[in-house]
Amino acid sequence: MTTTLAPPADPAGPAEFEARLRAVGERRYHDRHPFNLRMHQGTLTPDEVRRWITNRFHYQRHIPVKDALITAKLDTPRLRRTWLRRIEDHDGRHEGEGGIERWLRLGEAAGLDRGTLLSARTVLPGVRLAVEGYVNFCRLRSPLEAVAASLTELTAPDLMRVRIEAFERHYPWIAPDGLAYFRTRVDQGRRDSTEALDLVLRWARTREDQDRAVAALSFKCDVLWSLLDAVEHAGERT
Ligand SMILES: O=C(O)c1cc(C(=O)O)c2c(n1)C(=O)C(=O)c1cc(C(=O)O)[nH]c1-2
Repeated sequence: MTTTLAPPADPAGPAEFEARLRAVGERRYHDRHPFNLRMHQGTLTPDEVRRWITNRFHYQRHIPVKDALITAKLDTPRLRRTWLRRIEDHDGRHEGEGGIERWLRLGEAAGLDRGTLLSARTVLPGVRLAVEGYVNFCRLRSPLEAVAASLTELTAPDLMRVRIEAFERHYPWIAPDGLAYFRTRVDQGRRDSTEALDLVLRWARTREDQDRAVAALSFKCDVLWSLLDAVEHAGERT
């Protein structure tokens, strides 16, 4: 018996491919997670808000690590400069600057101790796994997949605006200065996702590439969703 292989499917045009990527974000992004919905409705307890800040810090501090792994895969100075800027956004140019520092200040504004945050002592097991999954994904996969995974940031700036409003309205016990991280991230996220989308649209030349990029973005949505699952259910652990 002979088997005939189907010819490879044609790649989608740029507009159709972009719509496919955006659809993943719209359906699977963590803005729909029950924990985020409760955050926006204002029904999280102070302990839950602190638990979220502590565990999200673990994600935050690994973003420049995964960006360094991506940088090492990029083969032109121009591309590497773009990615180095992302690392700088998080690590700052000097001590006391950058996104990680701003997140630590958010923690302090919520009554958390900087030393405890930095020690990672209270990070949940599921959060450790989710974050390690994302870092290893970027370590092991192609540049196309690693960059496509960052495209959750297409949706992040909108979420950031909703979050700032929710914190101002429902959690006034957190001093407004503590929200600086989110305010900075609206523009950074928009710029980063525009650049990343441009690269993914250019690099994904075949249908298989496009499928891999969509799968990478879908995986990243799972990372963010699992992180919040762990935070949501932490209180149930005995
Ligand atoms: O608070 C959020 O909901 C959220 C989500 C995401 C995201 O969608 O991955 C990022 C961030 N924040 C963020 O602050 C950030 O620096 C960031 C970098 C990346 C990335 O994958 O490169 N995602 C995100």
